[in-house]
Amino acid sequence: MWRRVTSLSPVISTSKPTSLDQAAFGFKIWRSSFSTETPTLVKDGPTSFKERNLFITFVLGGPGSGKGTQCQKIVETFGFKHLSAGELLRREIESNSEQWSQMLNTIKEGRIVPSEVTVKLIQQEMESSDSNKFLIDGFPRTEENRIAFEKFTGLEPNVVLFFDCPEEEMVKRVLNRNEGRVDDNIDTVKKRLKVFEILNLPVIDYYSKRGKLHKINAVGTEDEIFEKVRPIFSTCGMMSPYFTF
Ligand SMILES: Nc1ncnc2c1ncn2[C@@H]1O[C@H](COP(=O)(O)OP(=O)(O)OP(=O)(O)O)[C@@H](O)[C@H]1O
Ligand SMILES: O=c1ccn([C@@H]2O[C@H](COP(=O)(O)O)[C@@H](O)[C@H]2O)c(=O)[nH]1
Ligand SMILES: [Mg+2]
Repeated sequence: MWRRVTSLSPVISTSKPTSLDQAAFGFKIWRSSFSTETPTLVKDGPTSFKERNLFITFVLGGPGSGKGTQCQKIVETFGFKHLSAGELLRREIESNSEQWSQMLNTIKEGRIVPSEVTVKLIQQEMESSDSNKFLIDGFPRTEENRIAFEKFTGLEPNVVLFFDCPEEEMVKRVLNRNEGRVDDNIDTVKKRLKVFEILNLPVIDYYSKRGKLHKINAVGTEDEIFEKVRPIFSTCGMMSPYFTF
């Protein structure tokens, strides 16, 4: 029986990850083999980030909730630079980077890659882009991700979108996606849903408490959902792709 994830409170109140959860989702495995030396990451981020007056949107939601689809529409309408954390990791795997096999296994298991890796990839993309509006899709996945991003970039999101979708619908969408992703199979999807519930819902709860969260019912056609997204950015005055801060 699939369950809708709208009612966050019961999950959140009991969902603080224990060391057992973290081991179960592979944190310990990575920690033991991943170097903590991250020379390109500087606490508080590059000075240029502060000078650029960036507008950051985090885009959250379970697997298949439609984050990537809606990001495309936001880019077309409001001219953001779209950075999908999952896509950056998949690209890194394809480029045969030093840790590709660990990353691939982690993704196949629906676990979370260490923050140092993901934050570094996102930060590099932000540094090399001349945009000042970023949609960061599928990140932060954990409270640890969130804290690492803040620490290493010195940035916080202006807006956080949460695409709220029933599990049954998410599973259906993922299994129909047909893009050849190694994690688009029923076993991995079940694990990803569990990881989402245990590790990502607390991040969503954090931003809800800080008044930054926009929860969007992600059931309906792609266009219907975008019509709920549009006013969030229109009311920021971000009506055209040429909007600047
Ligand atoms: N509103 C919708 N109704 C039906 N199908 C949709 C809708 N939005 C997206 N889809 C389809 O569902 C699949 C998953 O969408 P998408 O890739 O945008 O999700 P996602 O949240 O980015 O997932 P993931 O976290 O796995 O990357 C895609 O095949 C997409 O075309
Ligand atoms: O911040 C992140 C983002 C993603 N991952 C891993 O990648 C897959 C796929 O991510 P999508 O956002 O669904 O494309 C995800 O299940 C994780 O295994 C990550 O570790 N950290
Ligand atoms: Mg996606």
